[in-house]
Parts: sequence; structure tokens; C-alpha cells
Amino acid sequence: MSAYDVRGESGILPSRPTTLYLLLATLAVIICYVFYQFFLSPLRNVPGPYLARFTRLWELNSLRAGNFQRTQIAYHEKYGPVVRIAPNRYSITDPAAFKTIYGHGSKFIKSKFYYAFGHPDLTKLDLFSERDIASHALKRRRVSSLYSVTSLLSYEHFVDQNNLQLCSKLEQFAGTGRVFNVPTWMQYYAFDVIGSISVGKSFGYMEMETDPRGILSAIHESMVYGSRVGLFPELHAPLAFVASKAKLPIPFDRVGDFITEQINNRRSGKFTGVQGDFLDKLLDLKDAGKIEEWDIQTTIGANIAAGSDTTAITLSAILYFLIKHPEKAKKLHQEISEYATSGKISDPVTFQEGQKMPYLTAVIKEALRLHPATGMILSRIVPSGGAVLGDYFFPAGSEVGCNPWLINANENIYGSDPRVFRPERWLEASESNSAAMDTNLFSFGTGARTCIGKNISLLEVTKVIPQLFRKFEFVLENPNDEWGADCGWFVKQSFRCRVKVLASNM
Ligand code: HEM
Repeated sequence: MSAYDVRGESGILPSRPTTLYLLLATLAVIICYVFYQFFLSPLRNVPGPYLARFTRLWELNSLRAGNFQRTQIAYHEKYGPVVRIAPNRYSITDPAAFKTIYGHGSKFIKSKFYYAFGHPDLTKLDLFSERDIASHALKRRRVSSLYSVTSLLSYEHFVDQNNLQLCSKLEQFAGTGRVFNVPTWMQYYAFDVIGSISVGKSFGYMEMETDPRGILSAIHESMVYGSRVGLFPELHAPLAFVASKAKLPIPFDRVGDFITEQINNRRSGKFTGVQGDFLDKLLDLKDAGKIEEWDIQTTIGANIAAGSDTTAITLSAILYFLIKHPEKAKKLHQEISEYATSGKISDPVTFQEGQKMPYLTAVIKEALRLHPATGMILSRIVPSGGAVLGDYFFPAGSEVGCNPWLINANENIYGSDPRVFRPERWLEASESNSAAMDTNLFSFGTGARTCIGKNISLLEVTKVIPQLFRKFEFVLENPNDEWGADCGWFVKQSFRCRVKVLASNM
């Protein structure tokens, strides 16, 4: 046996000394790391699942296991307001910390988690994945007018067209007794609306009932990819590089190709539909030298990726909660009936009219509160100087964030029954409490990075829900069934329904 041969008779250990040294060095690093995490880290006392102290794989595995939003709720119930979910990543529910992280003038930038949702070339980031405060503010300023309340008016007719088509489909379903998956149909609807608003042309999903270009699946795959690779953001650029070298299909390219086609059609005069959409406005901004060519792609892309599934999830939540609580559906129905009889709403209901319906507004807020579309923490980086969050001092560079599923269930703000669907809570609240409920509602995010498309989704939801409930009654396929809901960044539901046309169609 040579001086270096430590294999012994079992042959388990490698014979080459360099391999041995490498193994020993790795072991030493692991031991030092474990020692640091247990005894030296300033955040060593933050509780959480055991494995999360050492590896980001715990969060990845929990996501893969399904229902991640519920896992996070359970861990907060067990450990309190600050929970470690990865070695340097913390979920926080403390209300004061919530304000510090996201409040006015916050210097907590988005974490690198968001890179996995954007272009791997960091010069091509979109509004959602841009992390730098100044670059984000500039990007947002350049397109904010397209999402303003004034612009909404020019999108309203797109919503009306799609509402008509949805109602006509539901009439057919009622006629044939067809059972349908509600979230799938809300997804068809929401994508068709966002297509109309963004490029003047619906995707045609309600018409075709399929996804021939694979856009829906591309968005789904991109979100699941983002939610998982976002936990290992250093892998995003290398993975994209390998995929491009190996000529592997990249799901979001299907969306990119669709957008390029729409831009080319518009420029070549091939487009003959109604204008006044986003693309029109973006091309005007480009001609005026206010935005770059790439901004057209990213703005339309962000609308499709961030604005369709989210709205579909909210609509599905409203329908499900109202089906499960027929007494609340009845109240909504009564409000619609009274408003229609007294001429306070038209057919179709305008956005302005819908916003003045108190019970409708309360139903929408309550569904947004109880089933927010995103199910992970909206992660941010602690700025230089560190910050006290909850009872802990977090050094600069720590990744922290709040999950809408937890912030929206704060008993001090929303009452002692935060997990119950009770729209009345929004109507009973005192003026100051009502303001606190609005400010803490985290479904659209908050602060500088709040959802830019909030008004567009409210436009859709506020107009379509009264149209649906003045004409139809929804019944679960099996009344005792509970819905399924799984989180891959978006918390998508699944449940099946029948629909009946109401005799007292208003
Ligand atoms: C019910 C519907 C919607 C929900 C629940 C929702 C939720 C959110 C949330 C939580 C964020 C913040 C993410 C973060 O801070 O990490 C966000 C940002 C964003 N949303 Fe929405 N969204 C909805 C509809 C829309 C629509 C309709 C559009 C576009 C037409 C849109 C476009 C965007 C964009 C571009 C951002 C990034 C904004 C920025 O960082 O400045 N969203 N959304």
C-alpha cells in the first residue's frame, strides 16, 4: 500500500490524494457552515423548518409538494411572525415590518428571485423583473399613462365584447347541461380580454376552447419555472445559455413570437380591428421617442403574463366563494336587481356604475383578500445598515418578504374570522378601520412595486361579475366538493360547475 493509498480493504475511499483533499475540504466547509448557522449567524435564533437552515431545497421541495401557501401559513402558526424559509430568506407577518419593507420611500429592492421571471440579459429586464430603484421608476413612468384611469375608458368596450361572448357561451352550457371547469373558462376569458386590450385582438380562447399556439401553457410553465429557479437565481442565466446552445424550446418565446407578429401586422397595415389598445398607444410613444422598441415587447408581454392568470384566479375565487355561500350570492343578486330596477346600472354595467355598488365591491375585495393570486413571499433585500423586523436585526443583504396569504389574514385588521368569506366585514368597518383594511390588502402588492395593472383587472371584474350574476346561477358539479388550489407563484384553482339561466334575468 503506498503512502497515499488510504482505501484500505473496503475500497470505499478514493485512492487519489487530490480527491481525498477535495472531500475533506468540502466536509470542512460544510462543518464550518453548520457551525456558523447554529452558533454565529446573527439570525441563528429565527425559527423555521430544520432543513431550511441549511438549504434552499426545503422551499423548492415544499413548492413541489403543492399547496405552498398553506405550508407557509402552517409554519407561521407554529413559529410566529418571523420564519426562516431558506438559509438567508425569511417570511415575515409582523405589521410594522410589512410597512418597513414595502412602505413609502422603502429602499428594500426586489430580490434576485425576480430575475427568473425576466430576460436573462439584464439589460432587457421588464417592469416586473427590474430590481434597480431608479431604472424601475423610469420604466414605470414611461408607460404609466397606459394604465391610468383615463386610459381605462378606452379599454371598456374590449371588456364588453368579451363579456358578451362569455355570457353567450354560458347560455349554451346551460342549454346543454354542460359541466365545465370554472378556472379554465375564467382563464380563457381573462386571456381574451387582455389580448383585446393589449393588441386589439382577443386570443380567441372562448371561441376555440383550445390553446393552439401554446400561449396559456407557455405562461404557466414560465411562472412555475420562475417560482422554482427564482430560489436559485444564479442558475437562470446559465440555464438560458444552455437552452439556447442546445436549441431547446423556451416557453416564453411563444408569447414573444405572438407579440412580434402583432407589432408587424400593425405596422404593415394588416391589422383591421378596433384600435385604441395598448399597442396603438405604445407605438405612438415609440414614434415620439419616449420609449424603446424593446419596451413595446416587454409591456405587452408583462400584461399577458402578469394580467391574465391573476384576473382569472380572482374571478374563479369570487365564483367559488359565492357558490359556497348562497346567502351572499343572494345578497349580490338583490343589489343587482335593485340597481337595475332603479336605473342605477345599465346592461352592460359600466365600470363607473359597478364601482358604486357597495355589496359587489365588498365581494370583490373579500375574494381578493381570501384568495390572493400569488402564494409566495414578495421578496426584498434588506438595504445597507440592516433593519429591525419583528424582534430580529436583519443585516444588509438578507432576503425578506411577506406573503399576501398571511398579511391579508391579520386578525387585528380584518377581525377574528380572517379565514372566513364575509364581504360584510368591508361594509361594517369604521372609517379608520376601513382605510386600514384597504392599505393592508396585499393582493396587488403595495408601495413602489404595486401592481400597475390593478385598475385594468378591477375594470374586468367589476363589469363581468354583475353581468354573470344578473343572468346565471352557478351550481357545483358535486355540491360537497372543495376546490383544489396549487401554488407555482400563482395559486390556481380547479373546480367544476353547471350553470342555469335565471328566470328573472335582469
Ligand atoms: C387580480 C389581478 C391581479 C393581481 C392579483 C396582481 C398582482 C400583482 C402583484 C402582487 C404584483 C407585485 C409583485 C411584487 O411586488 O412582487 C403585481 C405587479 C405587476 N402587475 Fe399585477 N396583478 C393583477 C393584474 C394585473 C394586470 C391586469 C396587469 C396588466 C395589464 C398586471 C401587470 C403587473 C405588472 C406589470 C407588475 C409589475 C409592476 C412593477 O413592478 O412596477 N397585473 N401584480
